[in-house]
Amino acid sequence: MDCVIDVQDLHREFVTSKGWVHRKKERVKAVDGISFQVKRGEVFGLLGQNGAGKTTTIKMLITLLAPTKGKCEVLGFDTFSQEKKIRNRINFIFGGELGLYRRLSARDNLKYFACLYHIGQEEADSRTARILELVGLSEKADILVETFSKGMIQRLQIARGLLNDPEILFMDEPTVGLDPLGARMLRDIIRTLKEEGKTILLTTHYMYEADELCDRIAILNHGKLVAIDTPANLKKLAEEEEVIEIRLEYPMENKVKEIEMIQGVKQAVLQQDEKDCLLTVKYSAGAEIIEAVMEILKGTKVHSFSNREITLEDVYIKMLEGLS
Ligand SMILES: Nc1ncnc2c1ncn2[C@@H]1O[C@H](COP(=O)(O)OP(=O)(O)OP(=O)(O)O)[C@@H](O)[C@H]1O
Repeated sequence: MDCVIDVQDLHREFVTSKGWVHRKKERVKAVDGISFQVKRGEVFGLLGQNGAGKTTTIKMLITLLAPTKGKCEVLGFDTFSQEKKIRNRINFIFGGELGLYRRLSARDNLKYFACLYHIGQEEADSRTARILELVGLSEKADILVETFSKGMIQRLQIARGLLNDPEILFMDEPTVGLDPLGARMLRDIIRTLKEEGKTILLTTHYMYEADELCDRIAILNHGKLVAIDTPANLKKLAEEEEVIEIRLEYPMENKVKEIEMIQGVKQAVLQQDEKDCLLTVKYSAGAEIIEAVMEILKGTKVHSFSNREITLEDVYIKMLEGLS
C-alpha cells in the first residue's frame, strides 16, 4: 500500500479568551486524537457538522497549522518540521475568490501563479492551456475574473490548485454555494482528476456528494473520529432499516405521534417546506407498516408516497444521534 497521508493520534487545541473585565481562558479541542491513512489515488472524504474539526485537520495536513500532539505525515514527511519537502507536491483549494485577482483574466491569474511556482514561460503557457481545458474554462480564458459566476470561480480555483501538478489535492467544501449544475460539473472534474491518479482529500456537508465521489469516508464529531469506511459499508450500518417518505398537504403533528406508535416504526419526522410537508418514517426492515400508516392518514391529502433506499445521510444522522 502506497500510503500518502498518515495521521496517528493527532490533536489540535486552541486557547481563546472570554469576557471583558475578568478574561477567562478557554481550551477548545478542535481535533481530539484522530488516526487515519489515505492511499495514493484515493478520494477520501472528511464529513462532520459545523465545528467538527474538518478544516483544522486539513490545515495541519497542508502545513499551515502545527499539531498540538500526534503524528501528521504527508508523502512520508512531517507536516510541521519537514514542510518544505511537502509544499511543492501538494495543493489546496478553499472555496470562494480567496487568492484570485479579479482584475486579471483567468489565464493571467494562472500565469501569475505559475510564475510563483518558478515554472518556465513555455511550460506555464502549455500547462495553463491544458488545465483551463480540463476545468472547462478555455473559452472564457481571456475574460476578467470579476465577470465570473461562482461556479466559474470555483473551477478557476481548481485550475490554480493544479498548476504545480500536485500529487495530493486538498479541497475544503469544493461545491459549497454552487447551483446543482455547477456542483455537478465540479464533481465531474474531481472524478477526472481521480482517473489521472491524483489523491484527493475533501470535506463536504453533502452526503450524496461524499457517497458519489469518495472511496472512503471519515466521519468527525467534536474533533473525534466516529467512523471510517467505504460509503457502501457505512450504509450497511443502517441496513436493518427502511424508509418511507410521504408528502402531505398540511402538517399533521398528531398523526405523526400515532404513526410512531405503530409496531416496527423507529422514528417519524415531519418537515415543512415551501410547497408541502415531508413525513419521513424509518422502520425495521421487513416490518409491515404501510397499511397501518395509510389508515392513520385516511382523509389527509397525500401528494406522494415512496419507499426509498437508506442513504449515507440516514447513517450519519443515526450515528450522531447515537452519540448525543
Ligand atoms: N483559530 C481558532 N481559534 C479558536 N478556535 C478555533 C480556531 N479555529 C477553529 N476553532 C474551533 O475549533 C473547532 C473546529 O473548527 P473547524 O473549523 O476545524 O471545524 P469544521 O469541521 O471545519 O467546521 P465547518 O464545517 O463549520 O467549517 C470549532 O469549535 C472552532 O470554533
